[in-house]
Amino acid sequence: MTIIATEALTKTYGGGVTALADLTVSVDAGVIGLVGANGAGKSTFIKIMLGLIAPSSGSVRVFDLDPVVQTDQVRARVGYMPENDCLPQDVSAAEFVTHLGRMSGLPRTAARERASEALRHVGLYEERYRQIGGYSTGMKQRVKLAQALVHDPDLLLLDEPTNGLDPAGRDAMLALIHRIGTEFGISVVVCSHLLGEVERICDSLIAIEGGRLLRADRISSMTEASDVLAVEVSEGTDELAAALSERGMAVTRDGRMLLVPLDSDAAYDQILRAVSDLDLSLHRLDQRRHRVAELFTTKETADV
Ligand SMILES: Nc1ncnc2c1ncn2[C@@H]1O[C@H](COP(=O)(O)OP(=O)(O)OP(=O)(O)O)[C@@H](O)[C@H]1O
Repeated sequence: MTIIATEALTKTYGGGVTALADLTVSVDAGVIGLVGANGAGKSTFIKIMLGLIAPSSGSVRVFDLDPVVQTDQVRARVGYMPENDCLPQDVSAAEFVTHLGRMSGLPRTAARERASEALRHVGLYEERYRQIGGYSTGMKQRVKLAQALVHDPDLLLLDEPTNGLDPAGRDAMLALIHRIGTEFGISVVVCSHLLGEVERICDSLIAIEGGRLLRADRISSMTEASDVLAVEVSEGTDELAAALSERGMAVTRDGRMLLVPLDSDAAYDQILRAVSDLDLSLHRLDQRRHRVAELFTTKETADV
C-alpha cells in the first residue's frame, strides 16, 4: 500500500535556497529510512508532509490526502517527532504527553490513558511522574517519541531520533523504533544523516542528496548481487592476480581481495583452475553484493 507519493516536489526557500528539487517518489508502508547528509532536504520533506510548510511546486499526498488543504486529516493519522529539543522542563512526562493528546482531540480520560500507554511503550512508565527537566537525553528523546504516538497514528515521522545519544542509547532507540514499526503495525519514516544506523532497521530507503532523489527502493534490492566476483586466498594473492590477468581477466585489487568481472559462467571455473594450478588455498569466492553506501557521493553519509 502506498502511504506517501510525491510528484516533482520542489521547495525553494526565500533567499533562493532550493531544499527539494523535482522529487518524485512513491513509498509503501513499512519502516522507511529517509537518508542524506545535513542540509540534504530531509526536514523540509517532513515539514511538507505535515502541512507545516507548502511546496513551491509539485505535489505530495500522504494516505492519499493533500497536506496543504487536508492538513487536519493528515495530522490525525501522522505522529511527528521533531529534531530539536522542544520539551518543557518543569512538567512531568505524563502531564506533557496527556496535554498533547488533548490537543489532538482526545477527551481528558482517554488522553490520560493513551499517554500512560505511549509512555509504557517507550519504556518510561515508571518515571512518568518525574519532571522532564531531570531526564537524561535518551529519556527526553523517548518523551518526544511518546507524544508522537499518543493519538494512535498510522504513520510516524521521526526527525533524527538518535540525535545526542551515546552508542548504547542509539541502539536502544533504534530497537524501539523497529519494534514500533513491526509489532504495532505503524509505518515509520526515520530521518537520519547516518546511513549505517537506519540501514539496520529499515525495509526501504529514500536517499536524497542536495534536495534530489538518489534512489528509493527496498534495501534488499539495493544490496543485490553485483556482477563482480570477489576472490580471496590465504597466500599468493599477487601470483593469482598475475595468473588471472594472463587468462585475459580484468583483475583489480581491493586489500586482500581480488575483484574479477563476472562476464560469463566460465569465470568461476577459470578462477578455480588458476587457484588449483598455483596450489593456493581458497578462502572466498563469491559474488560481491552492492552496498547502500555506494549511492552517496558525500563521505559523511556513506561512511557511518
Ligand atoms: N527556513 C529556511 N529558510 C531558508 N533556508 C532553509 C530553511 N530551512 C532549511 N533551509 C535550507 O534548506 C536546505 C535543506 O535543509 P533541511 O533542514 O531540509 O535539510 P536536512 O537534510 O534536514 O538537514 P539537517 O539534518 O541538517 O536538518 C539547507 O540548505 C538549509 O540551510
